[in-house]
Amino acid sequence: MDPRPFDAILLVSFGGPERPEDVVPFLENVTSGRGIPRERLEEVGQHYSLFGGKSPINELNLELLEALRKDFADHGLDLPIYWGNRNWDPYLRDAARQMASDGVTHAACFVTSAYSSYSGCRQYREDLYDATNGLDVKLSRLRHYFNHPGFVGPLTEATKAGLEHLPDSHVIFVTHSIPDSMNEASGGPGKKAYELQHHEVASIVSNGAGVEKWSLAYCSRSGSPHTRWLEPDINDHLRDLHEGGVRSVVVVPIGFVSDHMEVIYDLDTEAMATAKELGMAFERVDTPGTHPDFVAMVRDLVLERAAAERGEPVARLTVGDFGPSHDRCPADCCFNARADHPTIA
Ligand SMILES: CC1=C(CCC(=O)O)c2cc3nc(cc4[nH]c(cc5[nH]c(cc1n2)c(C)c5CCC(=O)O)c(CCC(=O)O)c4C)C(CCC(=O)O)=C3C
Ligand SMILES: [Fe+2]
Repeated sequence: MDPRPFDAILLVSFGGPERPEDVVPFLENVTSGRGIPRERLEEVGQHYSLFGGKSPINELNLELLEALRKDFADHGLDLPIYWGNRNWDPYLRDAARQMASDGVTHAACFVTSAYSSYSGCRQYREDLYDATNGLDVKLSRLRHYFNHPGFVGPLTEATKAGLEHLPDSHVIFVTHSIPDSMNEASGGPGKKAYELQHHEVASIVSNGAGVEKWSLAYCSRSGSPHTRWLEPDINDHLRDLHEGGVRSVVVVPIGFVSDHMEVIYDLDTEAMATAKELGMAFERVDTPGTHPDFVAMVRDLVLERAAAERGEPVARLTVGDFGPSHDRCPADCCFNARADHPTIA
């Protein structure tokens, strides 16, 4: 249990509104300078209104924090855990200031996004650069964990449970859509790491859960209708499957670590209504959340990276064919052509 050189952990997440008055300023934070049409913002504002103006994400992160603190204590790992968000209180900048005043020198950052993309990788590294700019705190972002057993294991278990409820269903793996251009740049120019990593996770989970018929679909498309985003949209895909004779689907939200708004609105509300309208049976399975294996994965990633930082040999757990993702992103990883911003790593 040697965490050196780390003397803290930082949980890095997206943030979400707490009350109705927060929704508009939150959406402004998320979309400033990103060219999202007004109609789309109004529509997304309504999704939050449907849930009382409150996102589930902050409470879910508090649950994860509590589970991490317990897991660390149970395993004799004595590291303080801080929490900061990109778009809502508690902000990353405040967490970084707190760490600096507590005397933290080097924190390992666990990001609640498992895959490579500008939104899930580089933008967080930009945020972390800004948060610690001028402060004497070093941050290291832990590697992408899409193919870690602590992530795919709980998803495989959940998929099996879903198929027990609805046997012989077609399995739809779902993730957040992103612009084609963002996919192209993810992992490096032309690498399409976002799409490939999701295919890898879908195939690992399918093998593990004995799934026969599966596909990958996307939710939460935003942006201008004139830009291309990854398809098919889950609702269009349900219609296509229905036309092909499918009457029962199990939906596996591999793009989300817990039940974010995209899961409870875009899947549990909107996609479920589409399935109902078509007369299809529909079951959405659990996200990793605070599954003990997912929580233990964070500890494993911290200790793995700590050993690597000390120059010691490390065992890096992965499942499937891809091998472990890099500790430090290359300079052109997940680059956003619209804005060149300094990043950590
Ligand atoms: C890849 C990806 C993830 C997964 C990785 C990760 O987890 O980070 C993710 C997560 C999330 N996205 C979230 C919310 C929003 N995302 C938006 C907008 C966008 N997301 C994008 C991509 C992603 N987003 C993109 C390319 C845009 C277009 C604007 C831009 O280019 O940046 C908008 C604006 C309205 C709209 O445009 O839909 C909102 C409100 C929440 C909080 C949910 C909650 O409250 O529970 C979470 C966890
Ligand atoms: Fe998003």
